Amino acid sequence: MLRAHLIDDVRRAEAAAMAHLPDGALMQRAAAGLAAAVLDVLGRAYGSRVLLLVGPGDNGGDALWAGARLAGRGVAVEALLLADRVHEAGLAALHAAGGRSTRDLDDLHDAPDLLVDGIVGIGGRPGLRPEAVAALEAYADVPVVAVDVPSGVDVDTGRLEGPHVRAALTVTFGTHKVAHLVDPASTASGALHLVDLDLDLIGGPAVEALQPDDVRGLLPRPGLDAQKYTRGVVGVRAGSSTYPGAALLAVSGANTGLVGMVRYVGPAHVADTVRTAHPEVVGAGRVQAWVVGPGGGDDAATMLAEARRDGVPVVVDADALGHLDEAAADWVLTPHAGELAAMLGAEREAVEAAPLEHARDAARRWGCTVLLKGHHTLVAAPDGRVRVTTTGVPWLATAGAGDVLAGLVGALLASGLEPHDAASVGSWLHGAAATQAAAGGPLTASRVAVQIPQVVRETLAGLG
Ligand SMILES: NC(=O)C1=CN([C@@H]2O[C@H](COP(=O)(O)OP(=O)(O)OC[C@H]3O[C@@H](n4cnc5c(N)ncnc54)[C@H](O)[C@@H]3O)[C@@H](O)[C@H]2O)[C@@H](O)CC1
Ligand SMILES: [K+]
Repeated sequence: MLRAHLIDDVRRAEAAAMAHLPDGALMQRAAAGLAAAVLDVLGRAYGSRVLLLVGPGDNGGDALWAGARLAGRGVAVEALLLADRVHEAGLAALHAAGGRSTRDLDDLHDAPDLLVDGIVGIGGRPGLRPEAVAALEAYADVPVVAVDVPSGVDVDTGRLEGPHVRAALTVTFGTHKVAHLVDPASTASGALHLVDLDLDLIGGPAVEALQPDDVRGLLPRPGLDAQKYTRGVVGVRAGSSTYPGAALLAVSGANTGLVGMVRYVGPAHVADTVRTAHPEVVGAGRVQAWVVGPGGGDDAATMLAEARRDGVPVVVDADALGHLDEAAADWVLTPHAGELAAMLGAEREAVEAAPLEHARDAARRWGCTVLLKGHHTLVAAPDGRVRVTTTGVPWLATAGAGDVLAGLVGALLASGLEPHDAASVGSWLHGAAATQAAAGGPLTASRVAVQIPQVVRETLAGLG
């Protein structure tokens, strides 16, 4: 599991570690990891030029000490000092290793190959000062390696307010931070590299992200004595005369072999289309979970009321979300930002600016799991736990992808997974299937569903 912690928890763990380590030991570990990561990006030391952007705190200290190490390896290192006072020992080390420093942007002539953003770390407030903005603008085409976090983002919430760094790579220390994983700040973090500081983090993670091993451990798999009914039966109530395709897509997400049987309940001519495409799908009967809403149109309220009567877990998606008055603890709601905004009486822009906060609010308000779709989909539990999905590609933002996801999450619920696991594993598989199916190019929702068994196969085999 990849975990992200809040600043306070990181500070507590760092203080505990520093109490029994020599002065500066943690910073040296951080700087060594940072210098190694920068060298990896540069590919060679001699002939490479690096510019450090150095702020007032220990984040700048990390950058300076790493700069000293890089200069020692033959990299031409310059530091632009963006504060009256910077980390003294770090600056002295940089000078001793042959690096240069200046406070004036005009002193710098040759464009560097790489910027190292040591402006602020976990002590930073959102936004950047004009001097930092000017330096970033002067080298707008140069890739940035961020130290700990891209400066200017709101580290604990993932909000973006005011100017901030856009990193190609963020080298972070001890544990991940919320802004690395949660939108919109995750889009400013680039690739992530964690330098282990051997910290003892006592507080639980603020958010976590499933990794292939976690998914492998959670995936349902049939025992030797499996029967179709014991593997779980999922029912889909979706589609209408206006949107028959949504039924097909939701069923294709449900019918990937992860449960013993899929039922479809809907208008007769839609059911015919569904069964033509998926001959193994049967009609009404007992299920262990319902998927309700995709393409439901005017029928969505009735679909939801009928599904509720069975007392089994329900995935509430799309049109059905507008008819939700109350939910049970084992339900999963799967809105996108616009739908969640309507559910909470908020503006869509507010949800997009702070998806973590809104997903948590919704999970508390309805007392059930809420899966908020986005670049990094969030799965929030009513007790505050949040998982974030880091699989997927932007091509996945395509019509019908949500219908497939709803069907898949329903199948996982029917197979017996807890709602938090069903939603987060479903979202992980959906993203991984999209990445595979897209293979660097465009994608349709139907292709995502077709790819799911292959992703499950590779994950079970430990190839993920
Ligand atoms: N605490 C530790 O043990 C370790 C800390 N490390 C580094 O130390 C960092 C935290 O250092 P600090 O606590 O000194 O804090 P920062 O280096 O994040 O900077 C805080 C300083 O920046 C100023 N500031 C705040 N927001 C600003 C903004 N938007 N623009 C300009 N200046 C701003 C503040 O007034 C304060 O002086 C971590 O992110 C990490 O990089 C690492 O060396 C590993 C060990
Ligand atoms: K930084």
